[in-house]
Amino acid sequence: MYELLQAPCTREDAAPLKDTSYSVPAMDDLWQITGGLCGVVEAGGTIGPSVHTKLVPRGLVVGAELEGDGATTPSQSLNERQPRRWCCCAGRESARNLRVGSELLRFEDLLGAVLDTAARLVRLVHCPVSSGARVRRDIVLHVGGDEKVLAAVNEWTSRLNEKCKVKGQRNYHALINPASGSGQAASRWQQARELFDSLTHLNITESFTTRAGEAGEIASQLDPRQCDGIIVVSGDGMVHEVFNGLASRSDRSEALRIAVGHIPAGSGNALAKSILHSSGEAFGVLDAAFLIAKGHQQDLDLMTVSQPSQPDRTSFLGLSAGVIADVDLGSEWLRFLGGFRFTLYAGVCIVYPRPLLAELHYWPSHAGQPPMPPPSIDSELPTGPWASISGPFTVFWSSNMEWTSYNTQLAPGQSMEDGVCSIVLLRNAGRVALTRFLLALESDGGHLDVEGTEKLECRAFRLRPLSTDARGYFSLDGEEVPLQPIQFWPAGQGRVIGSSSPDGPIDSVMAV
Ligand SMILES: Nc1ncnc2c1ncn2[C@@H]1O[C@H](COP(=O)(O)OP(=O)(O)OP(=O)(O)O)[C@@H](O)[C@H]1O
Repeated sequence: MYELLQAPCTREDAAPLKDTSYSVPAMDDLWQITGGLCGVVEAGGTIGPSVHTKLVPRGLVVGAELEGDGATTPSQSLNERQPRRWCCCAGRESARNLRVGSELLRFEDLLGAVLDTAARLVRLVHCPVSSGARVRRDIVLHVGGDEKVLAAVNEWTSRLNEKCKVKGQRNYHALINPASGSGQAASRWQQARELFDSLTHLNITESFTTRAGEAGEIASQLDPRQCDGIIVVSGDGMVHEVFNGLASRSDRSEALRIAVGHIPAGSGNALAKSILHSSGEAFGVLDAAFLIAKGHQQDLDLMTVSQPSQPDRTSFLGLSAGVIADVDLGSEWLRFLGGFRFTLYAGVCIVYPRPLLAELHYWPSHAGQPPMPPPSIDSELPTGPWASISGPFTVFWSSNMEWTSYNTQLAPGQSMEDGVCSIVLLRNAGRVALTRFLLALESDGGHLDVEGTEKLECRAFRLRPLSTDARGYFSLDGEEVPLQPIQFWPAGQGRVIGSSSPDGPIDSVMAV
């Protein structure tokens, strides 16, 4: 038996108060009638006059409080001296929001409702955007009533979870690199883990890496039938290792279905930034964890990288040479400074620039796909619509992604899954042009307006240093590789965790 109780409600078309009883046998009907979930929360005091009515199972919800990282609104907390009634309703009036008291929660900010039957609590795991970034602001509802009510609440939480559009049960393996960036991987992981642990749909195994190369080894052994994703808590170097671990397997195409999530804990964090930006999220640990918890995925272009006398590697990001590689790799010893090391070392490289004297052959993006398989780096390029240019390249920078670090949008608007690689060049530049270019890098693509900057779009390229005693670095996905001829060729796609568009069959059951 359910009763018609009074409750504040914002629905303008709600029926006027009637003191009557109403029998509603099934939750389905209740959902239909109220346009969604419903409940009344009382904390002290008596029910006062009300202008609207709401159909609720008596005692469905008998208390609520907001929780959060200091962001709790005090006026929303329930206490004895401040009698307050809450009405939760969703559905017809808004397919996008859930109302809890005076709070309007967006389903897209919710990661789910978790029912603790023993404690008779429902936790709404809630990460709204505040001042541009996500914050943790859970809401806990206290459940009263008998077993029947509990069963109704159980169904209520299932429906709510469907509306949150979170991917179903996932098994993730987290790889945390204590040596990455300025050494904050463990504390960043802790913040993400707290979020994951409050959700029932995530099953996480964690490994703290103890040496270079270990992440790739673990990735090469994970069972794609039992692992849905790898969460890298490090920088791009370890992401590179993981993709190489997956791509080098005999079951490569199966293995590459294991998606890679990135909690930024390195210095550059290009993958995390590119995923977050393409999903409309701010760059932050909780923002990245939120997307991983939602679980939607997107494809990421991979490229096979060949060099003489070296095993082929797989690149997800790109290659830098000249001043950019010097800034990236020459500043390794300043790692303790975090991302600031790049800014500081750029000053050194402006004073002592080391351009790369080399010849570039590239397959323009408009010319379709280059032939497969990739040619040997020691052989001639296959015939095709190749274009060629030569250095000295003060800056050589190729990228599969829009962002090459958290603060450098090298190729604005570039998709990470269209098979196109951008190459940004600055040829034979003086110190003034180089300074302008470097300063403009942090200004949303402003570097492309600096005089002398060129941008090419290609699907494959070969770069051949012209001097045998060439100095400087090649930085491949942020890791040093020999300064020798190098070739990039399409290698299919991997998957990354994090996308604003749901990719699973989890649409709202309440199409209103
Ligand atoms: N426990 C460890 N001790 C030392 N090195 C490790 C350990 N675990 C992983 N590594 C290695 O650390 C290297 C650097 O890590 P990573 O590139 O992820 O961070 P970063 O260099 O700080 O970030 P970014 O690439 O964004 O600049 C990787 O090549 C990885 O193999």
